[in-house]
Amino acid sequence: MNDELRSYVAEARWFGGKGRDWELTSVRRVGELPGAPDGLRVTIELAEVVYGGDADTELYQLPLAYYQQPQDRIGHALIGEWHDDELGQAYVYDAVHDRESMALWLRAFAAADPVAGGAGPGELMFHRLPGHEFDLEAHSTLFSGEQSNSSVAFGEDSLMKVFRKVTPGVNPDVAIHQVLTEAGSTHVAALYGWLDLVDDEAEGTYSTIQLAMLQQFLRTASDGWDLALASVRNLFAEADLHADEVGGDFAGEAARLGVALAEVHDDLAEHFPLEQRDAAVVDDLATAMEQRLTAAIDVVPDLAVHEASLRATYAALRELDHIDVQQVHGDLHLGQTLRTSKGWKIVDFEGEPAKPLAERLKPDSAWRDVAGMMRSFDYAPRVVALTSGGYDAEESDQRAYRAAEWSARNRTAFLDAYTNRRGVEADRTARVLLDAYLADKVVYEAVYEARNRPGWLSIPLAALGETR
Ligand SMILES: Nc1ncnc2c1ncn2[C@@H]1O[C@H](COP(=O)(O)OP(=O)(O)O)[C@@H](O)[C@H]1O
Ligand SMILES: O=P(O)(O)O[C@H]1O[C@H](CO)[C@@H](O[C@H]2O[C@H](CO)[C@@H](O)[C@H](O)[C@H]2O)[C@H](O)[C@H]1O
Repeated sequence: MNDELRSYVAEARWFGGKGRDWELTSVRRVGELPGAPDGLRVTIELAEVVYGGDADTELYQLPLAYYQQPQDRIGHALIGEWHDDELGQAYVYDAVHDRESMALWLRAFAAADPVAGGAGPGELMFHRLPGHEFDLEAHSTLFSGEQSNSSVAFGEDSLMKVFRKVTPGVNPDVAIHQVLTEAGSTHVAALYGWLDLVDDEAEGTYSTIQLAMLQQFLRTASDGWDLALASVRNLFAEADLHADEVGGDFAGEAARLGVALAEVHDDLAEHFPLEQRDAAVVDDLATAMEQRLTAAIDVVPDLAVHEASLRATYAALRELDHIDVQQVHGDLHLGQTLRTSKGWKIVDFEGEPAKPLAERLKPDSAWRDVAGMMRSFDYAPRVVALTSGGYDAEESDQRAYRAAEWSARNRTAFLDAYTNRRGVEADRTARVLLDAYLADKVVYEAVYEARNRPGWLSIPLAALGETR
């Protein structure tokens, strides 16, 4: 296998196998973009990664630009040099960095027939929803904060998300954006199109893999997490004022976010299956949460002091005789919200990336999303308190007090607005469910922080020591 490609995958931000024992077992070309000028080929290749010699396999999408001549302007994106059957020896670049290549992707979307059906085996199929004229002159820019996927903006016209870890089947980000766009939701960026591949090599059968999604570029967007941090900093800077008295009070925004989530949940409930699950399923949910806790204590032994109270929270779940489930976001936090001049938008409906695709489109309790947002309101002031540093003990106590005040004020504003808008009663059943999802999320966060940001592990642990 090509060593240059292996090193490139190993270093990529979106590669989920860091720290594990893995091998790049194959890289196969599954498509080529039409219309490339002489001396350039733009391909899509799928890299197969196998872990620890066992059956645990992942597929990663590599959009590649093969140039006959070196391209200094994208030297930082050079993967290596190897032989191409048409070009001969070629310089190979990560195509998401390359304007020439990305222009071909945009043109392929623009040329798609909005009413066309499926593709044939081994074919790329660009889909387009009617109603948007693409700006084909717009230059592409790769978003620098790329994480699980690569997002490329075309001017201020559209944004393309190239999915990196791909799996046969429907990608919830595409499916949910399509439904919400067609339902006229004002809380998501409109879907413009998506790219399917009918793969004829996955497990010997034909299966569709969704490779990319093109949507409205939200040009006036500010990140919800950044706005929340700015509001906390305002409060911390005003030692004598309360959260409702400082200029950057967030409670109005928190309430508007509650309304936005309620309206998205209503739309999802209308267009995806709504189900009621019986006591056996509630029991399984409690068991899954308990198992996650057991596994988490192995990773974060400090969780053990909270074990009894967490288990009591999960045990309360078992008293419920049913649970209502529907399509949800599945991985919601302030970093998945954008404030635009036209209100709050929710992004990234891919669900929890660690979960198999099939599980991510399964109905779940709407309280999971509510709990995700409430944990985020708890995180924001703790992060500011933790990272602002340089205070004596009295000042630190004061900051902790102010942090709790900010968190409680915004959690309440968000939750009240959500329950009012949805017309759900904040009764005992709701509280039991919300508490269980809050507990489950904080346990998940402890593991996430231990693995990714050990300096922040104290944040979920401190929350466990107080109310959640
Ligand atoms: N339609 C949009 N317009 C402008 N920015 C967006 C839009 N959708 C997402 N973003 C921003 O792009 C970045 C990546 O989006 P996200 O969907 O979270 O990608 P990933 O799946 O890689 O986590 C985030 O910073 C998000 O705020
Ligand atoms: O956005 P992702 O799907 O990658 O989510 C993961 O990373 C999140 C951090 O970026 C993490 O969220 C946790 O930290 C946030 C602040 O950085 C905070 O707002 C969230 O409430 C907290 O859970 C998320 O848990 C993880 O899955």
